Amino acid sequence: MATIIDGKALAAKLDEATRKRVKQLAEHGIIPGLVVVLVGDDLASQIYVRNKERRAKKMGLHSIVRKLPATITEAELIQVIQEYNEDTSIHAILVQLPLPAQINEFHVTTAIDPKKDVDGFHPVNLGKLLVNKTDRTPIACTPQGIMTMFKAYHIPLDGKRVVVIGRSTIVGKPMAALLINANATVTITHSHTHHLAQLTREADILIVAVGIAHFVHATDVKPGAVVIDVGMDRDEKGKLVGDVDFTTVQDRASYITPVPKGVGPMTITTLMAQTVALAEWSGEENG
Ligand SMILES: Nc1nc(=O)c2c([nH]1)NC[C@@H]1CN(c3ccc(C(=O)N[C@@H](CCC(=O)O)C(=O)O)cc3)C=[N+]21
Repeated sequence: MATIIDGKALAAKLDEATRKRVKQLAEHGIIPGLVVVLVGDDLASQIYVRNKERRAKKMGLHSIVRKLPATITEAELIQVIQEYNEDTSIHAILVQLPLPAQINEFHVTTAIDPKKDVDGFHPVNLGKLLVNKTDRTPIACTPQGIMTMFKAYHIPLDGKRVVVIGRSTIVGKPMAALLINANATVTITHSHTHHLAQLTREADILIVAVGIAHFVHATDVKPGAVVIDVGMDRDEKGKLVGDVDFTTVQDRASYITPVPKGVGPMTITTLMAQTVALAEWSGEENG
């Protein structure tokens, strides 16, 4: 039976440390400010915004949600981003993805000031990650949160075979870069991969970010593997589930993350910590 990685408990512990940093900044008159820009509505995004708001309030952050209609033009959205680039009370800007079809995600992420890019999606920050220059660089919150889980559970990465299912800019690609920087041997797979199960069965660590409920079954997993589930799906009954068939894989893995209470809370914890870090870095530059 696998050890269940308790993302919720770990997140609560890490939030304590972040809260202390918020207090220290307050002594210097700085309140970390986070704006989440939400265009239209998407299920995962709604859960994210709700939980993020709750946590930001607990943490003592200045947190706002800017809701915009799904019909907004790209130029109008970029104008909103520029408004927050100029706003000195805001240290962190997050534009919820996915965006409606008429808006080019690259144009939007590139419009965010890299110093306020709390998601680490700006090409400058992605480039720094790729060349392993990660100090003072914001990094995509989900992959970074997963790295924090590995560390907290003493899961070694050096020399390990890691298979990542999913090649998105928000999870798969930054995840691969972080793992390579940690000396893992990384295989990125996706919807065009031939004989996927052959690859996943070789993985010491399997990270699943496809967005399809129960995509990974026990037979896809090497006995004793570490299984990380990034999925946020709905099952037939409308319940929130991951991409991994938890009940069967649980018997085969050594460690497994649940959904909910696994990767999701760690993403939010990392978002909070990175918002505070951006505020700290901006203070140092000015002072
Ligand atoms: N620019 C951008 N950055 C993101 O990081 C980003 C995004 N856009 N768009 C949407 C996805 C999704 N995402 C979630 C993070 C945490 C939970 C979360 O808190 N999950 C809880 C939810 C439990 C519940 O409340 O039902 C859990 O897993 O325990 C959910 C979803 C971040 N995303």
